[in-house]
Amino acid sequence: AKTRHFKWAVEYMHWSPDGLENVVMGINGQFPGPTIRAKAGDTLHIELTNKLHTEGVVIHWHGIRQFGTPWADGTASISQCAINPGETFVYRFKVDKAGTYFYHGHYGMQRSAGLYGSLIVDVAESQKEPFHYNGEFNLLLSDWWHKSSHEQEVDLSSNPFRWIGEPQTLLINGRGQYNCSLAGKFSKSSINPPCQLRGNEQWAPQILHVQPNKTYRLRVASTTALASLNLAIGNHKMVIVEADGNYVQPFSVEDMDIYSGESYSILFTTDQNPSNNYWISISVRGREPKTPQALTILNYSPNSPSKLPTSPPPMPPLWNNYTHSKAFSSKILALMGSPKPPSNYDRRIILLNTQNRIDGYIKWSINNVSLTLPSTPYIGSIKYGLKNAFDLKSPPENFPLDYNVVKPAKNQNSTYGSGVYTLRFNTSVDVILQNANALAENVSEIHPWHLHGHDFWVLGYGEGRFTKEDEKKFNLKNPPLRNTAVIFPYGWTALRFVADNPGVWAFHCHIEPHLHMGMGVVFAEGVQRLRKIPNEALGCGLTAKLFMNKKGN
Ligand SMILES: O=C1O[C@H]([C@@H](O)CO)C(O)=C1O
Repeated sequence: AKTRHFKWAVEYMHWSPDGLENVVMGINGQFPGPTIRAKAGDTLHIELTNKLHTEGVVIHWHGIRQFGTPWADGTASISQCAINPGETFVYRFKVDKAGTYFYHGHYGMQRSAGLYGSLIVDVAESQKEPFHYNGEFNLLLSDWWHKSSHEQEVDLSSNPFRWIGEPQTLLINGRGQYNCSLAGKFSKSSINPPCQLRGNEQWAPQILHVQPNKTYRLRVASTTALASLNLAIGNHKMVIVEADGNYVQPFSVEDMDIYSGESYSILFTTDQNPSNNYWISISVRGREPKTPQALTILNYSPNSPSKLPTSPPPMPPLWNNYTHSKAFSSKILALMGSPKPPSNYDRRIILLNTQNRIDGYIKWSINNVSLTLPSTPYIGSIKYGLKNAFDLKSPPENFPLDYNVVKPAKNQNSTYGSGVYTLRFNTSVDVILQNANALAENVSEIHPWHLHGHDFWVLGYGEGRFTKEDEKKFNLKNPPLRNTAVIFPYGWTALRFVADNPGVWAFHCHIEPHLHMGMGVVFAEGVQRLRKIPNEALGCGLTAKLFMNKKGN
C-alpha cells in the first residue's frame, strides 16, 4: 500500500459547464475537480488550500468510512471547522475498500456550486475483481443552475420561500448543452437546434470510444443537488455489479435509476451493429422533468464520433412511474459472500420526514426537528464535554401514533434543533426512514438518505406507515450494503448498521436544498475512544476558546 500525496487549491473560476459562461468552484483550475485513483489499502494525503477569499470550505469523501480518522470526514460543524480563506487543512485517511466513490463540498451549498470530483479505488495489488472487463469509463453526474448557489441559499432561507426550481442542465463529467441538442434532428423541441461543436469546448460531451465485441465497465456516481436520474445506453443491456463500493449479485436491466449520493458499476458488451454509434442518456425521474435529457455518444471504432445514432435517444420511464423505480431498487442484492447484518437490533430509531413551517419559513424536519448546525464541531464539543455547544437533549426516537403519513399534517409547525443521537458503541442500530405527505396535498417526494462513517444494510422498503409487523419481511439473507438509500413517496425504508466507528456522523437527505432546509440528523458513537483529535480541525467556536484558555496547547 502507498501513501498518495495531493496539493489542491479550491477557487472560484469562470467556466462554461453548459455553453453559458458562469462561475464554478474548481480545484487546481479544473471542473469537476481532479479524479483521484488509488488502490484499496492506500493512504490519501490531500493538502487542501482555500483560495476562496471570502468563505470557508471543507471536502467530504463520500463513501469512505474514515475508520480511525473521523476528523477527516469533511463535514463543517460536525467533523471539523470550515477551513478559512488562505488556510490549508490536511485530509489524511485510508481508502480501505475498492469501489466507485466521489468527493464534494459539505459546507453551505458548495456542492451546488460545482465542488466535486471522482474518487476511484481499485482492488489491492494481490486482489481480483469478481468480474472481467476489457476497459472502463467513469461518469460523474450532476445538475446545474444558472443562478448562483449563494442566491439559491438566500432564496431557500427567505420568507416568502423561493424554491430553486428544476436544474437548467444535467451534466456528465461537468459537461452539458443548454442552448442546443446533441440529438439534433431527433430533438422534439424546436428551441434546441443541433449543437455546433468542435469538440474542444468546456461543454462538449465526453465521448465513450469503444471497440466492437468487448466488455466495458461503466462507473457512474451522482452528485446532483436535486435531480434523481435514469441512465440508459441505447440498444445495450446493462449488468449492475457494484453499488456504493459494494459488490452486488449481477443483474441485467435496460435502464437504471441513480439518486444523488449513489454510485454504481455497470458492465456492458459492445455486441451491436458496429457500423453505428449509440446514445448514452440521462433523464430526470421523480420530479416533473423540466430539464432536457443529457446525452453523450457510445462511439464504436472506427466510426466518426460525430456520426449520429440511427435511432432517437432512449425514452426514459415516465417521471412518476415509481413501480419501475421500486422494481430496480429491489433487484439490488448483496453478492454471495458479502458481510451479513446482525440478526437483531439493539435500538430502533424511526425518522419521520416532513416538510414544515417555522415562523413562516419552509423547512424539512425529522420527528418534528429541523436540523441547525452549531458553530462548534460536534466532534470537539462531545470529546471535550462542552455544555453550551448544542442541544444536549436527545432528539425524538419516533413520532405520534395518530400522525397520518398520507395526509398533510394537522399541525404543520416544527422547531429547530441541534441534538445528537448518541449510539452505544458496537451496538446494532435500525433506522426506519418514514416518508410522509409534504405541505401541499397529494405530494410526497423522493429523498435519498446518505450515512457518513458507515455502510448500512438495506433490509427492505414498504408502503405507508411502518409497523412492527413489517419486520417479518426484512431481508436478512442478502441485503445490499450501501451508504445511500432512497425513500419512495409515502413509503418507508429500513436500514441496519453497527455503531463501530468512533466519531460523529451526519445522516441526511442528499438533496442539497433539503439538507439546507434542515433535513438531517447527527449520530455520535465512541467519541471518548478517540485519543487525539488534531487541533487544526477544531480552531473555531468553543473548542478554539478552550485551546486559548489552556495555555501551551
Ligand atoms: O423542498 C421543496 O420545496 C418545493 C415545494 O415543496 C415548495 O415550493 C419542492 O418541490 C421541494 O422539494
